[in-house]
Amino acid sequence: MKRLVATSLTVDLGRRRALATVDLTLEPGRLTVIVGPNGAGKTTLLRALAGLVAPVGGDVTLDGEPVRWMRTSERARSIAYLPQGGTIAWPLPVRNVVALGRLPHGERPDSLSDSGRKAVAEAMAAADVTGFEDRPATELSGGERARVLLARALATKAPVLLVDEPVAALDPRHELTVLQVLKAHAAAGANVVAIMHNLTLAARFADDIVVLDRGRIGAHGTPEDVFTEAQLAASFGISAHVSREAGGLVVVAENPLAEAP
Ligand SMILES: Nc1ncnc2c1ncn2[C@@H]1O[C@H](COP(=O)(O)OP(=O)(O)OP(=O)(O)O)[C@@H](O)[C@H]1O
Repeated sequence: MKRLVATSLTVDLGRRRALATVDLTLEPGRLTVIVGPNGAGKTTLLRALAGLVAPVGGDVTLDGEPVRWMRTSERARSIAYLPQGGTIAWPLPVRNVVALGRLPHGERPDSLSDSGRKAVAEAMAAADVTGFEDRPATELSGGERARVLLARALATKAPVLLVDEPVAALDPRHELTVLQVLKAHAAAGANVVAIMHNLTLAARFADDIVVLDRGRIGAHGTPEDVFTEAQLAASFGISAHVSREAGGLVVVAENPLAEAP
């Protein structure tokens, strides 16, 4: 159970300030969804939380330990990171690509431990890639590849899972199954953070929502707290209909407002 905390986190990319004094506590056992307009700094925040980008100010800690001081192997065992639109360069069989998720544990695809083999099998089942586990990973569709890379991240069994737009390329059925997997992973104790653009799915699946707005936290709370029509207008420049149905909060984006936020 790992708590991830950003304190006054400030990141510059080139001459641009991508994140400005971000304070954020991400609790284990919850699926937190980060939303925000294009260019708001979501990917930068996720990369900084993973210790992959050096802040110019502030820090990120995992249970009190600064992530940038952690040894690379320890960090990779603790924090699994799935980048946006990941690619696979080598024509390895899908099962071997998923098994690469065990590298932080010192296990190679041809030398998996019993627990490693179990983790790989569970990850392949969760991401629904068992039907094509022997195919070369370079010969997959975009959505299939996205599920293989998610399975690789799941196979690490890291207590923190950071995923950048995990459902962007997926069909509706796999969108739902992947979000159910992320939710179950969080319910089992992991600290799961996902970037998403689909506000309807975010409202339905997230335990917590973070709205990032021009490099700052615009709002942080439950979907009910954050997804108000006023907040959606202010952060996204859209009119939206928000209603509470039997299945939970329903957010329907309706129209762009005349003025961008
Ligand atoms: N290498 C870079 N050098 C300079 N600026 C960059 C670089 N990469 C990204 N940026 C800028 O930093 C800001 C934050 O980018 P980031 O990718 O974090 O946004 P995002 O919220 O993830 O966007 P999107 O929804 O489009 O994926 C943007 O204004 C972007 O143009």
